[in-house]
Amino acid sequence: MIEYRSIGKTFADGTEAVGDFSLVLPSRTTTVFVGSSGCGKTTLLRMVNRMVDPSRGQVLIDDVDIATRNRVELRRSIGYVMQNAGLLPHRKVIDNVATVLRLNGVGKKEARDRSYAVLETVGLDTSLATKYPSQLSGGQQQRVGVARGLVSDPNILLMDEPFGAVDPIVREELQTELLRLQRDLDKTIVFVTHDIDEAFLLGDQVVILKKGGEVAQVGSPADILAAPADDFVRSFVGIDKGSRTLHVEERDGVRVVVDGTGKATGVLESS
Ligand SMILES: Nc1ncnc2c1ncn2[C@@H]1O[C@H](COP(=O)(O)OP(=O)(O)OP(=O)(O)O)[C@@H](O)[C@H]1O
Repeated sequence: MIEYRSIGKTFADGTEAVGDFSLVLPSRTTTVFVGSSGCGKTTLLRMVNRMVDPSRGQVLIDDVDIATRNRVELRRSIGYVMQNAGLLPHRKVIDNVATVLRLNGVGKKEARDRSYAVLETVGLDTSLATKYPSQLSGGQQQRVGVARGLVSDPNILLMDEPFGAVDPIVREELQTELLRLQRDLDKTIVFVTHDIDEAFLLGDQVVILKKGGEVAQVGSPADILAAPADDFVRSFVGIDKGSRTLHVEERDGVRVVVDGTGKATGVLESS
């Protein structure tokens, strides 16, 4: 379990990225921070592995204040996946992944074996292992980024807009893959995005943020859709756009689901 207790962050130049933020992120679930640019998502994420230290308040992991933990050890015990994969260009794919383990003191052969295994876990053909990142597609690079985040088998995986830079089709593939990994691996995932559809697809708990890390609403996608907290949330989740408001129309005895724009999206099965 991760817990933010009255967290605030003011950067050295006086920017208040987060005002006063408190939240519990249950273990083995995915929490998604979603909000527009500059609302403090990345700052909140990076406070979990101490890439950013809070100015006020505490972050606890399993009831331990992480300020008391060794910063380097903490960081190495938590998986981190960033936008554009963040791979080292002069190192082969396999070495990009294995480096994390080597830094953790794992022997060379074991590090390579585990790295090959995790490449398979994320759905990459191991023939790509000896290529350099620039020889891979954007989607493949992003999978390597996920493999690197997972290779040391961390309990917690932080993902900062990991699928932001790939085209919509690849993005959908990566999202589906992450849902599978989530089911198989049972990690505590903290995921940052500005895309509400992605948040609703991946999140067990979705946190809609306003500027300064102010929480507009927290809940499951169903809770938020059923009872949006205010007009900001209604507009952010697109209830006023029509695609979220569904109704049923009968066609030749079949109940067809139609959205607010008149587009048919499916059929209702009889229970
Ligand atoms: N190192 C820093 N020094 C000063 N200000 C910073 C620093 N890092 C972030 N900020 C500011 O803090 C605020 C929150 O930034 P943050 O990166 O957390 O937002 P975000 O929601 O992740 O945005 P984006 O979606 O654009 O990545 C922004 O106003 C940003 O400019």
